[in-house]
Parts: sequence; C-alpha cells; structure tokens
Amino acid sequence: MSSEAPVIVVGAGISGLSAAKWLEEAEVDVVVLEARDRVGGRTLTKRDPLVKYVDLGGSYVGPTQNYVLRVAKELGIETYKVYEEKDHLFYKNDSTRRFRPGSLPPIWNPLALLDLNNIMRKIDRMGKEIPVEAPWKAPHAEEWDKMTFLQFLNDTCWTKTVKDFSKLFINVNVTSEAYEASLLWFLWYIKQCGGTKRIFSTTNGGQERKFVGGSLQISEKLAARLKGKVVLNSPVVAIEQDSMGVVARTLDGREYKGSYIILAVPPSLQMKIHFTPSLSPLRNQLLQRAPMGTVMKVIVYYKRTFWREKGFCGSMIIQGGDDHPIPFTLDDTKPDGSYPAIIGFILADKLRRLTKLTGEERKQLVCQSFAKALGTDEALKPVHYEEYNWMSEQYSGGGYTAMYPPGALTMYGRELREPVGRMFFAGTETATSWSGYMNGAIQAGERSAREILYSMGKITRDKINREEPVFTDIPGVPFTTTFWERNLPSVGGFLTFMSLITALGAASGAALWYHKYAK
Ligand SMILES: Cc1cc2nc3c(=O)[nH]c(=O)nc-3n(C[C@H](O)[C@H](O)[C@H](O)COP(=O)(O)OP(=O)(O)OC[C@H]3O[C@@H](n4cnc5c(N)ncnc54)[C@H](O)[C@@H]3O)c2cc1C
Ligand SMILES: O=C[C@H](O)c1ccc(O)c(O)c1
Repeated sequence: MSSEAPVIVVGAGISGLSAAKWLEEAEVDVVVLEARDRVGGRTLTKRDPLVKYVDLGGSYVGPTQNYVLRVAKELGIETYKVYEEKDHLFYKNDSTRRFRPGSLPPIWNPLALLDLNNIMRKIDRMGKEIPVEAPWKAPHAEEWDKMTFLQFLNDTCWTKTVKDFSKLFINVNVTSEAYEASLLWFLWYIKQCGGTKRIFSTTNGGQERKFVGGSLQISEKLAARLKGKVVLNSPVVAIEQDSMGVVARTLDGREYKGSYIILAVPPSLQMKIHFTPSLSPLRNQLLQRAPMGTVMKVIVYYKRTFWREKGFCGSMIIQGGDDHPIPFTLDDTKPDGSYPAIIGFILADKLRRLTKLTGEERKQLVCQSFAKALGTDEALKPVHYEEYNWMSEQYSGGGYTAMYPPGALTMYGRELREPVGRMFFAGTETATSWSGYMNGAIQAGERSAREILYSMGKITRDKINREEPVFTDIPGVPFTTTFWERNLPSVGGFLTFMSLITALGAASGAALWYHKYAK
C-alpha cells in the first residue's frame, strides 16, 4: 500500500503534532506516522476512577514557557497552580527540617552555606557565556565538555553536604548522574531553562502549574485538528530520499511518499531507522551518543492531605540510600482538594537498581521513606499507588530527555538540527528554550515546519527562527539575587581571607612584640 502527502512527519508526540499543525495552517498537507497505538509520546495521562486523571510523563509548565502556554490556551486547556502554600521539607540523616518556598534548603553549617551559594552562582555565571543555540561556541566549550559535572563538583565544592545536594540537583533536573553528564551540556541545559532558580522552583519556575485534565490533551487536541491525518501503529523503519522526493516505510510494509520529512523522534531512537543514503559520519555517531535519561514517575494517593495538617506543602527533598528511593516530591492533589496525593521521581542510578524490584516492593520502600520524612505512620497507609517506568518504553527509551556524555556536544552538536537533504529535525532535544520539556517540543516542531516552508519557497529565511512573545497571562517574574548571594565568598575565598587576616594579625603581633621587647 502506498500513499502520498507533501510532508511526512515521524512521531505524534507534542513536537511532531505541533509541526503538522503549523504546516496545515500554512495549507501544506501532512501525514503523521506514529509508532505507538496512541499520540502524546512522553506525555501520558491515565484516566481512571481511582485517580480521576494523572500525568505519568511530562506534566509541569511554568512562566517563560511561552510556546506551550500559548498552544495550551489556543486549545482551551487550563492550568492550575501546584500547591505550595506551606513549608518545604528537607530530610537527611534521619532528621527533618522545614524551609520556606523559594529559599535555599536549611543548611546550618556556615561553610556549607557559602559552598551552596557559590556552586549555584557559578552554574548561572558560567551559563551566561554559553549561546543557547550553539553551546559548542562558548569560549570554554572544549574545556567544559571534556569534564563531567562530577569533576566540576570535585574541583569546586569544599563540603560533602553541597556535593551531595548538587548530585541530587542534577538527578532531579536531568535524570542522570553527575558522573555521566558533560559539564558543558548540563550548564547549557540549566541556562536554556532560565537558570538554577527558574528550573528548580515551583512558584515562578518550571513546576508552577499543571494542566486541568492532564497534559495528554495537548496531543489529543492537536491530533483532532489534523482530522484523520495521524496514523497510529506505524513505526517508521526506513527512510529513502533522492532528488525527486522521500519515501518512509513502516514496519508492516506500508509506504508513504512525500517531498519532505520531519523526524520528531529523540535522537537515539532514530537508530531504529534505516537511512538511504546513509547518514553523514558525524550524524551517524551523534545518534549513538545521546542516551535517554532514567526516570520512573510515582504517585502515592492518601485519604487525607495529612502533610498539609503538619504544615508541609508536600514538596520534599529527601537524601539517603536506596531505602529512600525518591529524592524530590510535590503535592499532586487535585486543585479542588480531591484525590490527595504526593508525586515523586525515582531517578538515574537508584532507578537502575530499584527497577528490579516489584511494584509492591517499591511502594513499600517509598511509603516507609515518606513516613520517616513526614514523621507519621499515616504515610504507610496509601489508598492507591501509581508508577510508570519510562525505561521500559521502546518508543521513548527513557526520559525526561536525551543527555550528553563528555565530548558529544562539541564534536557532534552541530548536527542536531542540521537538515539532511529533504529530512528535517524536530523533537524537544533540538530546541533552544526549555529543551527537554513540552515547551521545547513545540518550539522545535514549529521551527522544523518553517524550515520546510522556506524550502518550499513559501517564507523567507529570516522567518524560520521566530522569537515567541511573552505569554502575558502567566508572566515570569525575574529572579533577583541579593547582595549576599552576589558577594559572599566561596569557601576557598573565605579561607584565604581568614588566612590573610591571621597572617596579618600574627605579623602585627610580632612587630609589636619586637617594638616593645626586642629593641
Ligand atoms: C517522567 C517524565 C516527566 C516529565 N516531566 C515533564 C514536565 O513536568 N514538564 C515538561 O514540560 N516536560 C516533562 N517531561 C518531558 C516531556 O514529556 C518531553 O520533553 C516531551 O513530551 C517531548 O515531546 P517530543 O514530541 O519531542 O517527543 P516524544 O514525546 O518522545 O514523541 C516522539 C514520538 O515519536 C514516536 N516514535 C518513536 N520512534 C518512532 C518511529 N520509528 N516511527 C514512528 N514514530 C516513532 C514515539 O512513540 C512518540 O510518540 C517529562 C518526561 C518524562 C518521561
Ligand atoms: O520536567 C520534568 C519534571 O517534571 C521535573 C521536575 C522537577 C524539576 O526540578 C525538573 O527540572 C523537572
């Protein structure tokens, strides 16, 4: 069987569907080929009387994510604020401390406080010299891309407290370990999300809001607008192109002909596709160097929001061994207070170990950990439990997004969204604003559509990369830094200062002694 459309889109995640919508609105016909029996890719909303609805994949949106907020509004999908009205909780070494939203975790050792301020400040300052669209052009790109984030921590941190917190910070933000990730890539990732505070905050940050009814609606509503042009159960296994056009072949032997094709699939999954002619040497190797992160999403439902009664909002940072599987949680109760729940992530190495347990065993571990952190056995009595392991998904490979080991970005990064003949690249991994997120998926999808419109002679080159206006309904408030955040010394600076003071003190003491007695 063979069919024809000017543009073939591979992948009906948010990115592929956004590309298709942009093209349809420009009156270019498309067909979208999707491997799974559903749209949405790394977003998945389960609907069930036990949970009403729950996002098992991508979920949170926040200010400065102007692409996804604009599209959601256009599709009539409303957002609600994640509950953050009470204290955050920090649990470590059998001890629970509370802290206010928006402030640093409660660390009492003054040297560790200097250390924490210094590492976050340094990540943001180093990010300032990285161009979001071309991180390989940063003045220190080669130096930083030859290091892991762990090497940077070893060189920069003076305290174990801050090294451990920074490891948790990378786990939560990019579902990878500090020893795996290129320093350049991680600095770029944080920068293109707006910095350490924007990416890690709930209010005024990446986790401020969720969609009423769940994030899968974005893809469902985009697909509905495409009126039957999305073909499910169609894994693309071969793409052939020549001067005449492009052909995509699906696993069951169907053939789709077009003039252009958009690949809206994470880089490493493109290795399931046979390309004729074969890819360039650099693109061929890029695909082998962008593994997906490692994440399981867990949601525990309770009869009551008992943590709120103890003055906690449900946001917890939990540090510990495998008996504390989840390092980061948020309240996941519905906005009307129904379905009390806490959501968390099992990440990177912990998940690689705990993936072998049964769901029931993980549930026990998670509830015991919550009970210790919250100081109540009520956490041991969930009424329902959901978990979703993205490691098992053959058409995602993991999540939230692809990660880069040292060397990959500087050697292969230029290939990421460089068109190959009639083939163009979308997917959140090719974005430059909240890449790794739903926002990046839309930015990339729409950009790839405009690349094709340019190739078709329908728009001029300067229209390809378009600045998204600020979504004024949910504006981002700039994060200001305090005088102390800007000027406190690092631990090294402080110790050097103290040594100088001590040396000066000793020298003046000696001079005085000499003046008084030795003369
Ligand atoms: C647990 C988890 C939590 C997350 N949390 C958030 C969050 O809170 N906020 C946020 O913004 N983002 C979050 N993300 C990330 C977000 O979900 C993704 O960035 C986004 O959905 C990616 O969209 P995409 O279209 O680029 O890729 P995908 O969603 O991966 O879409 C690619 C599509 O291509 C299909 N496909 C793959 N191979 C083929 C093939 N050979 N032929 C045809 N089709 C193919 C796949 O089935 C899939 O549908 C999270 C992700 C996960 C996994
Ligand atoms: O984006 C995915 C995920 O939901 C998440 C959660 C918390 C956090 O700090 C992130 O950077 C991402």
